[in-house]
Amino acid sequence: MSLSNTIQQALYMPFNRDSWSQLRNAVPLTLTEADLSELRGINEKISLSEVTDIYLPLSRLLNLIVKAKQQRGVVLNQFLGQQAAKSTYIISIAGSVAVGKSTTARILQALLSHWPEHPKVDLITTDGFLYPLDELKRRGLLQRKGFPESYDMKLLVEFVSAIKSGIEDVPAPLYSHITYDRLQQTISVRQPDILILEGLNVLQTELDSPVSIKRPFVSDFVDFSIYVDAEEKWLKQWYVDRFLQFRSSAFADPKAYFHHFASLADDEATKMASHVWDTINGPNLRSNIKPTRERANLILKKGENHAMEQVLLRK
Ligand SMILES: Nc1ncnc2c1ncn2[C@@H]1O[C@H](COP(=O)(O)OP(=O)(O)OP(=O)(O)O)[C@@H](O)[C@H]1O
Ligand SMILES: CC(C)(CO)[C@@H](O)C(=O)NCCC(=O)O
Repeated sequence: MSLSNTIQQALYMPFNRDSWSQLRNAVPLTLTEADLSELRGINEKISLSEVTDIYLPLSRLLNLIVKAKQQRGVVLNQFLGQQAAKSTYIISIAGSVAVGKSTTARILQALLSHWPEHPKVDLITTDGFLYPLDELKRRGLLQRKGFPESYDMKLLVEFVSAIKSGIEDVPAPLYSHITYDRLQQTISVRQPDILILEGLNVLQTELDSPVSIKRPFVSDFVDFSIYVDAEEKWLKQWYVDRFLQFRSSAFADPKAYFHHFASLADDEATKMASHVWDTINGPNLRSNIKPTRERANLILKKGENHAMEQVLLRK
C-alpha cells in the first residue's frame, strides 16, 4: 500500500458515492426550480445527480459544523459576559489547476446561502494574491505562476487574519484570466457569515516555499478545509479541454493576454496546452499541491467526466 493510502486510512472515514448520498436523507432537502437554474448558471455541465448525491449531503454537513462553531461562540460569550462579536467562518478549497475548485466553490456558495443560520456567503479566490505580472517578470517567475513563490503570501495571511479579526470592510485583490494579471480594483469583504477561500495554495505553509519566512499559515485562520482530488490524467485532459474552449471565449477578447491563441487549430492548441501542463501545472501539482492533500478535513475524489467517486472525511 502506498504511503498516502496508509495515511488516508489512518486519518479519514471513506464513503463511496452511494453511502455518501444517503447522508442527505436524515434531513430532507429539496431543490426548487429557482435553485436549479441558479446552479445551472454556474456551470451547465454540472449534473443534477452530482448536486443531490454529493453537494446536498456536503452542505448539510457544513451547516452542522458551522452551527456548532456558532454555538461555541455563544457559550464563550456567556462565560466572558460579553456581547456576541461577529465572526466569519472560513472554508478553504484546495486542489490542482483545472480540477474544478471554482465550480465546487460556487455550488457550495449557492447551497450554503440557503440556510437561515448563514445566509451571507462570500467567495474569494487566491488568484488575486498572485504577484502582479510586472512583479512576476521582475522576479523571473513568469513560467512559475501558481508555484508557492508566485503568491504574495504575506498579503494573503494579512487578508485572512483581518477577516478573522472581524474588521468591517476588508479589501481583496482580484485577478483577471483575460489580462492574466491582477486588476486595479479590489472587492470588499464585509463580515460574511461564511467566507469560501478557493485556491491551489490554501493548504500550503511557508515551509513549502523555497524561501521560508516565519509567519502564520493560511490554515491557522481556516475553520474547515476541502481538497478536490483527481488523477493527473483527468486533470491534464480537463486543462486541455478548457484551453480549447477558451479560444472562443476568454482568448477571443482582443485585450486577452493569450489573444494570439484564439486562432489556433485544434491540434496546435492541444499541443500548446499539453506543453503548459507538462512544464508548469503538472510539476506544480506533484511538488507543491498534492503533498498538501492529507492536511484537508475533507477530500472529494473525482473520476472521469468530473463524477465524484469518493468522499473522505477526517475522523
Ligand atoms: N462538476 C463538474 N462537472 C462538469 N464539468 C466541470 C465540473 N467542475 C468543473 N468542470 C469543468 O472543468 C474545468 C475546470 O473547472 P474550474 O475552472 O472550476 O477549475 P479550477 O480548479 O477552479 O481551475 P483554476 O485553478 O485553473 O482556476 C472547467 O472547464 C469546468 O467547466
Ligand atoms: C492562475 C493560476 C496559477 C491558478 O488558477 C493558473 O490558472 C495559471 O495561470 N497557471 C499558469 C499556467 C497556465 O497558464 O495555466
